[in-house]
Amino acid sequence: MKNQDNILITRDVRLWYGQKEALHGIDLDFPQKGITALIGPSGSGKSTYLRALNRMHDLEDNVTVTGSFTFDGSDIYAPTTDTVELRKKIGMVFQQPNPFPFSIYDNVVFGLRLAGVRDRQTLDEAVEKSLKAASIWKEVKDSLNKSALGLSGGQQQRVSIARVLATSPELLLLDEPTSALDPVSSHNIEETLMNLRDQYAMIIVTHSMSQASRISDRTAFFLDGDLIEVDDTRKIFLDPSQKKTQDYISGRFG
Ligand SMILES: Nc1ncnc2c1ncn2[C@@H]1O[C@H](COP(=O)(O)OP(=O)(O)OP(=O)(O)O)[C@@H](O)[C@H]1O
Repeated sequence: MKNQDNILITRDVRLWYGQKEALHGIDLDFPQKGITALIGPSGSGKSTYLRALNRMHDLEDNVTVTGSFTFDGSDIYAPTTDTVELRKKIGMVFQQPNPFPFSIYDNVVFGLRLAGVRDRQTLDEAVEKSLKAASIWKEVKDSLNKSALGLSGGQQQRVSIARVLATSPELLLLDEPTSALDPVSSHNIEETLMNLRDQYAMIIVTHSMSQASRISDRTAFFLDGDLIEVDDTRKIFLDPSQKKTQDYISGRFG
């Protein structure tokens, strides 16, 4: 059944690397639109949880995932789920900008071509729309046939976002997308994400509490594989319910 309020509902999510349990039963839901930040100290399980959402752990040996993951009314881990289709709907942007060694144009249409789209006009329109949405169109519109590797790190990261947007995702997963970037590039990415918040659901793992407080609508605090608290970002930063959250955001550990 499709839930009107939440695009993704996860319940009792547990994950083991070999014998080691890294997530201890996470219940967390995400609304149809807006940015949720996942914060917490190193090793608390943020990336592990994020990667479970589009089945990235399928690519690793020795990882066991249990619990329920309902995305748009469907079970992400159903045996019948096509993971290529799933990752089009749940796109991922990584810490390091990761353009392919192709032109900017070919990078953006990569997923569409993989899906069999060949019509030049459709591809041209998708390139313009996605690069505009990723706030980089003006900078690259006259050099679409140049290599994406010639761009700055911040520009490469916005092209990575455009590449994900081109496949019309419903949910974007962002794993520390600005941590490898200089402050100006980070600011540009933050602006880009804020411009997209009305159109997409986004989940961002970040080590920067100032970033979480600047750009997210909701914040979830992870600690040692547990979800300690999730709430509106203002509430988490101004008046958290849990002492552990208060200690973390006031810099007492982590
Ligand atoms: N591939 C792996 N194999 C074994 N253990 C892992 C693997 N990846 C992560 N872990 C362990 O799982 C736990 C959670 O790690 P995870 O990377 O999800 O934390 P995190 O909160 O994202 O940390 P960081 O902020 O440093 O990225 C840690 O104890 C980590 O050592």
